[in-house]
Amino acid sequence: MPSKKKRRRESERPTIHPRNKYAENPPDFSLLASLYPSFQPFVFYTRDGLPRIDWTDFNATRELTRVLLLHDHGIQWWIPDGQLCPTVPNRCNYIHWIEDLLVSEIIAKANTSVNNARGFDIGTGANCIYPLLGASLLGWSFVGSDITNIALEWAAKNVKNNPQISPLVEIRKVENCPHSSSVADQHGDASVFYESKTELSSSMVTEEADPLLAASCDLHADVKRRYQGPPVLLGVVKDGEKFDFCMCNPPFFETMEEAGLNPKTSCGGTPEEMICPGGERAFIIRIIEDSAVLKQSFRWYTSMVGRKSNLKFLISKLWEVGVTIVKTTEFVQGKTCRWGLAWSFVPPTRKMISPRVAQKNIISFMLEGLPRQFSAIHVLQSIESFFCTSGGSCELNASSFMVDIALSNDLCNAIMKNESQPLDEATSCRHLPETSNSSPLDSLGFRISVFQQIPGTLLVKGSLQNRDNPASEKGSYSSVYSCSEVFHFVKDSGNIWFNSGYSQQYSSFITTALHI
Ligand SMILES: C[S@@+](CC[C@H](N)C(=O)[O-])C[C@H]1O[C@@H](n2cnc3c(N)ncnc32)[C@H](O)[C@@H]1O
Repeated sequence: MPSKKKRRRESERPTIHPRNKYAENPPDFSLLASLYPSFQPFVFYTRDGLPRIDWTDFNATRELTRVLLLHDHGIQWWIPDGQLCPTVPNRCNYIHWIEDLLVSEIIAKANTSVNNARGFDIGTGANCIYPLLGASLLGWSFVGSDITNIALEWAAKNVKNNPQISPLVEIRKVENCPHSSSVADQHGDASVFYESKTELSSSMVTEEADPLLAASCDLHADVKRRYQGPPVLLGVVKDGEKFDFCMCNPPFFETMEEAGLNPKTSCGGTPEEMICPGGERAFIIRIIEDSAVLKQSFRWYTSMVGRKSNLKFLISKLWEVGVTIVKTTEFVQGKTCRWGLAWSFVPPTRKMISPRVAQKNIISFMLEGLPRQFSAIHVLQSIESFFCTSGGSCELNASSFMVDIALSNDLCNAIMKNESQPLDEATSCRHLPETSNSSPLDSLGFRISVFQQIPGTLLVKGSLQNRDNPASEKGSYSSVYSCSEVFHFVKDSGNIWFNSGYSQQYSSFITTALHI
């Protein structure tokens, strides 16, 4: 029996995106069966009179997807037997999460509105689900790529059969590069169209690798588990093309046996759809490698991740290749959990803090996916170093993992506007008087505590210290506002700092963050 704590954690899990059409109104099988006679034979009723379908029956899940797409989205859709059948509510979650990223101000806004967003769906499949949903729900345009004849043929049919959105979607064949080998090559499946059957030796991959990448990161450490298939983004994206985002539901598994491990559902899926040597980790590393070359050709790169252990690994790879931001989310559907991973090379903007947030005097955030050797004390030291060299007063308490900081209001404003002059650390760092729990009246006092949750994940907490003093009271809004700005600043800059290497000063990263 799951523990109370675990049950509580499960009940707190987000299950469906709040804007998902099915968040308030889950699919009503009875209604659908009454409206669509072809769906009727698949619906049965429990003793309690609840309508159900047999999730292990491919025909039932495919018919459900067909009627949901038709009923709720006006989309005509079909896939041949055995192809991967998507669950519509689940796929909508990913679309809405991308929408959240696009409307957020984490990175500089695009010139075009979110309604005109252009996406790239890596491995769109015969079902072409993401372009169909993205175009019909939000008016987005898409390039959907794939490698198999059957996927390309059916994706194109699914687009053509929906003239209301067909101008928005291009289905693009991934041309096999001469040195690439396919899943089919390695699994002997004849349904893949690659002309070239060249086996790729590991030495060839090294030669093919972009020298920039080879120098900047060690993504090729595990040769055997490396992706050895056809191109993913590089070689598929055309010169000069720009996209707001890419998305991908990658082949999650390394073997078909592994793919068939969930006997409770039948969503179909051929070897090309479900597996790739090295599994999703290898496939997503290839997306990361390609993104490190294509950089700002995409505003956001995203992928689904099937395993939490891979998520952590991939996040640390992302920092190695110099991304400016990483975001994750959890997609929960029934008992299945997937993660969304997003990253960008566009410099992050400073957050605009809403008055509601600004009035809080405690702000906390997580720094995740850091190299394991970076501990709480490293973060504290660099925060201390930054504020000291900017002219603030600091007191680092290493045993309780906190640093108390006092900044004059003027200095605080100067730091936020990037006008502070870094001082020589040895001569400039003033320490707070021992008795000083509150700071001088014209200054802002705050405490930053850092706690290690697990190696690579730190919780950073900032709290305003002199909220009750009369000076703060007088200008309380601006003091608290400045304070929360500073915390957000530390947060945004922290990621850049880790990304760029421990040896550099925190201040230079903050400067970088402000120069966008
Ligand atoms: C798990 S399926 C996802 C299908 C669909 N997007 C979905 O969510 O149901 C993975 C797809 O990626 C395709 N694929 C594999 N390698 C690829 C590559 N290098 N470029 C483009 N597509 C690829 C497979 O053919 C398959 O259709």
